[in-house]
Amino acid sequence: MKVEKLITYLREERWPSIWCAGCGNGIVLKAFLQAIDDLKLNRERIAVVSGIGCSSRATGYIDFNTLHTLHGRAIAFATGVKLARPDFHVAVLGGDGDILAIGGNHFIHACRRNIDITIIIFNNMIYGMTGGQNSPTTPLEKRASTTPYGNIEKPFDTVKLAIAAGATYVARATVYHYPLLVKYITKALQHKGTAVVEAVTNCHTYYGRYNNIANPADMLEYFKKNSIMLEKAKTMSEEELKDKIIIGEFHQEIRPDYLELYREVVAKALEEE
Ligand SMILES: Cc1ncc(C[n+]2csc(CCOP(=O)(O)OP(=O)(O)O)c2C)c(N)n1
Ligand code: SF4
Repeated sequence: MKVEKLITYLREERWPSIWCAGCGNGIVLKAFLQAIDDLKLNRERIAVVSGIGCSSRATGYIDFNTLHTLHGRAIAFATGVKLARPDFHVAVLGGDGDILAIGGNHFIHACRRNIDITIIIFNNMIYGMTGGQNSPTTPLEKRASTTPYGNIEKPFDTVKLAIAAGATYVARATVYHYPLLVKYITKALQHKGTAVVEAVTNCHTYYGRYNNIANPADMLEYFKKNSIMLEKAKTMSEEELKDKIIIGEFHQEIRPDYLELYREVVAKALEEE
């Protein structure tokens, strides 16, 4: 099925999915498909890998080369795919739980290696599929099924984590900022090296309901009101930025990716033989 046809299906809400009505996952998936369409990529040369979670179900809804794998292990599988098929665009789609909790180790090491894959984190700040437990990105004081009195664990800042670990393209937007999401995913797909796009999205069913924003439209409104572009954020104090979502492109760097370095050492070793 052609990408344009998939987009039409999503637009006309004819797409059968397990996602709750109004879930932001559809917006992130559409942005991903839009970016692929804009870049006119051949879907036969794209591999999309996911783990387990509501967001990870995305691979089940697209007619690409897809791998729906184990919870937390998508990046490990994606690394294997990239090594076997360096000519492929390899993308990982998954949740904050999948990629940053159980899969956190794979995440930091992919960034460190600068393996040429695109990682799109559907950050809904909660474990959706299993009933709303807190995740590594649940903000302080917010409620989840496992933090009924408010979260006391300091959350990861995905962007800072990715940059510190070595990712060479890092951006964040929310599902309210659809054109930005498309733009950042487009740039991530074009980038050579580990590219991370954090897509802040709504799980109104759990995160929203526990935190008194149970309507998906209200969650979009929340993202609109609380997001600050990086350039503006740089002029604001830490106190002013409390509870704000900073969006933008945070890091772009040209550094040889894993396969380039690998080919170089192998070629050198063969020369010396
Ligand atoms: C090894 C293993 N541990 C735990 C689970 C249960 N499990 C399935 S999805 C999930 C978390 C989902 O949260 P997230 O990755 O943030 O995705 P979301 O559903 O919010 O999109 C968990 C803990 C599992 N399937 N496999
Ligand atoms: S439980 Fe949350 S993340 Fe899962 S489909 Fe529903 S709204 Fe989306």
